[in-house]
Amino acid sequence: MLELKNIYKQYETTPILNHISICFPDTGMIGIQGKSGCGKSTLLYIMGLLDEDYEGDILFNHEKIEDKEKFICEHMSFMMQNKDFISSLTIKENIILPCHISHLHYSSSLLQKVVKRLGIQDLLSRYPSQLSGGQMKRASLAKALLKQSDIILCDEPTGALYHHQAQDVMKYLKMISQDALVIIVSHDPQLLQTYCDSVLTLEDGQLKGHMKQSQKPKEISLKKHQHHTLWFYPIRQIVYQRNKLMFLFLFQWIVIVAFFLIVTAIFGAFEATSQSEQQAVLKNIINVENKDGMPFETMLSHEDIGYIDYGYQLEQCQLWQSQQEIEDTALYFLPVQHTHVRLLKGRFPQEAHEIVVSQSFDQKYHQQSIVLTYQQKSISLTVVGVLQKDFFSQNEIYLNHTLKQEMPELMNNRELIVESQFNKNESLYQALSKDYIVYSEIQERVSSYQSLLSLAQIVAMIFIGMSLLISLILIGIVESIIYFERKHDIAYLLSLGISSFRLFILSLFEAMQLGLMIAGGGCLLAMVIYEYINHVVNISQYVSFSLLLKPIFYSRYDLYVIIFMIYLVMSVLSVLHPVRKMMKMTKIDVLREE
Ligand SMILES: Nc1ncnc2c1ncn2[C@@H]1O[C@H](COP(=O)(O)OP(=O)(O)OP(=O)(O)O)[C@@H](O)[C@H]1O
Repeated sequence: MLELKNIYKQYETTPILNHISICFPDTGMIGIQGKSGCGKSTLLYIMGLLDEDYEGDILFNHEKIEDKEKFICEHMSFMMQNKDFISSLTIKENIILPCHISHLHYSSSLLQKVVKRLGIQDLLSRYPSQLSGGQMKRASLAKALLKQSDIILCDEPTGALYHHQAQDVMKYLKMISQDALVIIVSHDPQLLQTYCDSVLTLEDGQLKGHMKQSQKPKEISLKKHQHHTLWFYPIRQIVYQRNKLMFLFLFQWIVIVAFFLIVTAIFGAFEATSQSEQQAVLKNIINVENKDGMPFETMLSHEDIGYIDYGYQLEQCQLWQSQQEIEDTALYFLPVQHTHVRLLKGRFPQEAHEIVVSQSFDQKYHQQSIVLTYQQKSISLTVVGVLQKDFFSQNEIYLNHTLKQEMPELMNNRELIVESQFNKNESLYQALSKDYIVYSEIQERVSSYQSLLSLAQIVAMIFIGMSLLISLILIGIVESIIYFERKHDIAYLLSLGISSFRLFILSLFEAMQLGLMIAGGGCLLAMVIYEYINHVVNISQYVSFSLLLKPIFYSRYDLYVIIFMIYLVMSVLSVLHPVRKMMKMTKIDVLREE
């Protein structure tokens, strides 16, 4: 038995409900009428335990209702004025939703019986938008019947219906009222008079009129509980919003692919420079000059020196190919120790007139014989080997070290060419730099490329940071729009007795799902593009490096894990604001706004 005791409610200083006390019967149909603005909906919301800001008590079976959400779940159904459905769920899912929220047991035979009784068995797979007003009201009644509610509150149940539809709904409500208490707020006194057992009028904050008590008092049976999940709800929401989310997904996937390509390209380029440094022909060569520019009188001595000789002024030489001068090619002597050098094809020079050339030179000139001239002398050279391409690749020719004997005029005793012993280059470089001007072509190249790559890294980090920030804002905007549009659903779920915490968890789950879908799709796309660029296009043909997935913490797949984590955190962060805003609103604010 539902009982109101001394219910008082005011808005600002105006009393709307003025100390109402009333005892409703266990079963039967009670109508409440009154002028517009007299407080009918306010009273219904208070009875429905949705408005908590009032004075007085509400009792059920003579006991004060303490756990309101539990009570709504177990005993009450609220038929709202407008559509009380979730648009993304089918009619069947909508009918079973209150039982899922309340963890109430229902059998599929009861579901069949209820939908048959209300004549909606053929509408179960449709969506709410595909139903007529009358069908919707019947489906709404099915929810209360399946839940076996003891109290059904209806706010204008016939509001937007044609007369014959309204009569239909009232007949069903009458039928339900044989086993439950049905309280109806309506503007239509004629309908109320025709179908209700008692009609009360709300006037001057008081309920006036006579109320019949029920003929057969109802035994309140304990309901069976069953564990139900609501995970289908957020999944269906995402599917329902797919058109709106498509733009977000596309944008984010592009951001992820760009992020992925930039990071793997930088990893690849760094790797290529360090590998190229290891294989660089001149990696052990140090050019040494006296600080005063004077010629060397004695050779240097140091334990880390492998080989030493005077420098040669190779810049005075010209190179010719079929009587045409080759201009864009650097000329060096091949070091004595060259076990670290990798050949693409051919062999190292054995005779004085044999040379090796870089791959880019070979590709450009395809020549086996080259003529070197200096001071009216000319020497014919034969290409016997081609060097493997590396990151620093340019057009280069390496003369055999023994050719020096034929070019004494070019000897430059102001400069020494020092070859360090294997892996001793750095320490030797430091030792010599104390007393001499030292220069290492390869170190210069490595450091200039690496500082360029570091700069690229900074630019990439800024780009990635900005993209992620924009992504966060964009996801936040989309989430806010979705939540704003979903106010109706939230109001409805609250009226079904869902706890704020459960609603919060569902929102988080939905946001995480969104994040996972974005990250999953983006990573998959990035993975395909990565393989395509490296293996189908074979990027290393064009840019001397490949994209490289490198372990960051534990494995080479760390980057994917990082992207997943970033998007999980971002989507959870972006949903926090709208959800927090939603949580701060009281149920009645949401319902009234709706
Ligand atoms: N949040 C609010 N702040 C101030 N006044 C409010 C608020 N909500 C409702 N009211 C006022 O309380 C009164 C009762 O509102 P209520 O919606 O309960 O009336 P009603 O009888 O259901 O009206 P109607 O039949 O037109 O739907 C109205 O005068 C309304 O303006």
